[in-house]
Amino acid sequence: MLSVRDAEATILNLVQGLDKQKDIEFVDLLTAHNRILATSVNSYLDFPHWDNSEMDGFAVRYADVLKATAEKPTVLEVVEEIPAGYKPQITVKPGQAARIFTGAVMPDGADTVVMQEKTHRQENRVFIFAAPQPQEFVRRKGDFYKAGSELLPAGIRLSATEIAVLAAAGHDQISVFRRPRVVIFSSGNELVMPGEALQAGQIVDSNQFALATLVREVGAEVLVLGIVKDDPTALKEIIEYAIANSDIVISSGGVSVGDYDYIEKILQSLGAKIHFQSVQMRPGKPLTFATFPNTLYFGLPGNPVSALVTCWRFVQPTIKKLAGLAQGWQGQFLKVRSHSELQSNGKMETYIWGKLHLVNGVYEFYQAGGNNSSGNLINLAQTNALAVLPVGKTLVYPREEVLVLQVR
Ligand SMILES: Nc1nc2c(c(=O)[nH]1)N[C@H]1C(S)=C(S)[C@@H](COP(=O)(O)OP(=O)(O)OC[C@H]3O[C@@H](n4cnc5c(N)ncnc54)[C@H](O)[C@@H]3O)O[C@H]1N2
Ligand code: MOO
Ligand SMILES: [Mg+2]
Repeated sequence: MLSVRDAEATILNLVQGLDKQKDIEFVDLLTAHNRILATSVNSYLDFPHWDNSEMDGFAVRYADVLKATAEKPTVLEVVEEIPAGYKPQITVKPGQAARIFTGAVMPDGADTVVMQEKTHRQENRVFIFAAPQPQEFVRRKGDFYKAGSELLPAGIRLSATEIAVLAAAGHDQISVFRRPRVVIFSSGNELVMPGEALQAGQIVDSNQFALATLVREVGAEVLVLGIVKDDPTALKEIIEYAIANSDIVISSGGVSVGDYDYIEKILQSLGAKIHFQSVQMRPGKPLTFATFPNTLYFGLPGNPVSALVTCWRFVQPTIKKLAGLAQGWQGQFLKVRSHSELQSNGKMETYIWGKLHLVNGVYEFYQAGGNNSSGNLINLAQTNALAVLPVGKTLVYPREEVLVLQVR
C-alpha cells in the first residue's frame, strides 16, 4: 500500500502554483490580510528616508562635545528648533547646536544627538553634561533598507508586519494571487441537511460544513454543492460541473469497496487519471486522488474523522501550494511529549486526535477522551493536533516523545 509520505509527494509534485500573470488581482491594504503576494515589491525610497534623530534632545557636532562632563559641561549656542516634519534651514557650525525631536531631520553640520536628560537649556544656550558616542542617536538614511532592492518577495502570506512595510513604502494597492476555487459536495443516500427531521437510517451531513471551514481557513474560495445521492447519473453530472468550475474538487463518501461506492468508477468514466485509491494510514485509508487537465480531485472517505484527517494532512497543504505560497505549504509537525498512552495496530501510519496543552511553557499531547472510532465526530471537537504513530510503532508510553501535526 502507498505510504503517507509517497502519497503526499505524488500530490504535491502535481500541484502547479497559480500563474503570476493570469491569476492575480489587485487589493487595497485593508483587505490584504492573509492574501499571498503575487509580485515581488520594492520601493524607490530609502529607509529611513533621511538622517533623523532617535531622541528628543540636541543635534551637535561630536567634535564640540567629546570632552563634556558634569563638572565641566560644554556650552553651545542653540541656533534652530527642528520638530518632526520640518526641513532644517540652518547649518550647525562649531560651537552651535539645534534643538531636535524624535524623528526630526538632522541639520547639516550636526552628526550626533545628545538626549535631553544629559543637558540643561538656558535661553539660547544649552549645557551638555556628558560626552556622547560619535553619531549617537542618529538613524542614518538607508540604514534599514536601500531604495530599489527587494523589499518583499513574491509568494509570501501577508499579515500585519508585511502590510505595515507595504504601507510605509507607499503601496496602497498590491497584486495578490486570486483565491483558489474549491468545490465541495457530499455523497450518500443517508445524508440530510441540519434541521431536517431524521428518518430511520439517516444522518446529518456534517462533512460539507467541516470541509468548507478547513478550506476557507487556508484562504480558498468555496462553492458547496450540498448532498448528492449514491446514484451514478447524479454523481457524474455533479462531478462534471465541479471540475469545470474549480481548481480543486473535494467529495466525501463513496470511495470504499461497497456496492454504493461509485466515485472511482465515475472518475474513470470521465477520463480522470487516478493516482491512488488507498493510503497506508488510519483513519483515511480509502483516500482517492485523481487529476483532470485543470483540476485536482480528492475523494475523501465518508467517515467524519477520516474526511477531516485526510483534509488536514493532504488537502490543506495542496491548497496552500496552489495558492502561490513560495514555501511553507507543508503541515507543521512538532516533537512533543505525550501525556496519554497512544496505541496503534502498527500496520498503518496512525493519526490520533487530541489536544496540545501548554504545561509550564512546554506543549504536551492529550488524546481525546471517549470513543476513538473514525465514525465519531463528537470527541473531535476542540482537536488542535494529531499525534502520528509511524508504521511499526504500536505504543507510545506516557511522557514519551511523539510527532504531532498542528491542525489549528
Ligand atoms: N469492506 C471494507 N469496508 C470498508 C473499508 C474497507 O477497507 N473494506 N474501509 C472502511 C473505511 S477505513 C472507511 S473510512 C470507510 C469509507 O467509506 P466511504 O468513503 O465509502 O464512505 P461511505 O460509505 O459513503 O460512508 C462511510 C461512513 O461515513 C458516513 N458519512 C458519509 N458521508 C458523510 C457526511 N457527509 N457527513 C457525515 N457522515 C458521513 C456514512 O454515513 C458512513 O457511516 O469505509 C469503510 N468500509
Ligand atoms: O479510515 Mo477509515 O478512515 O479508518 O475509518
Ligand atoms: Mg462506503
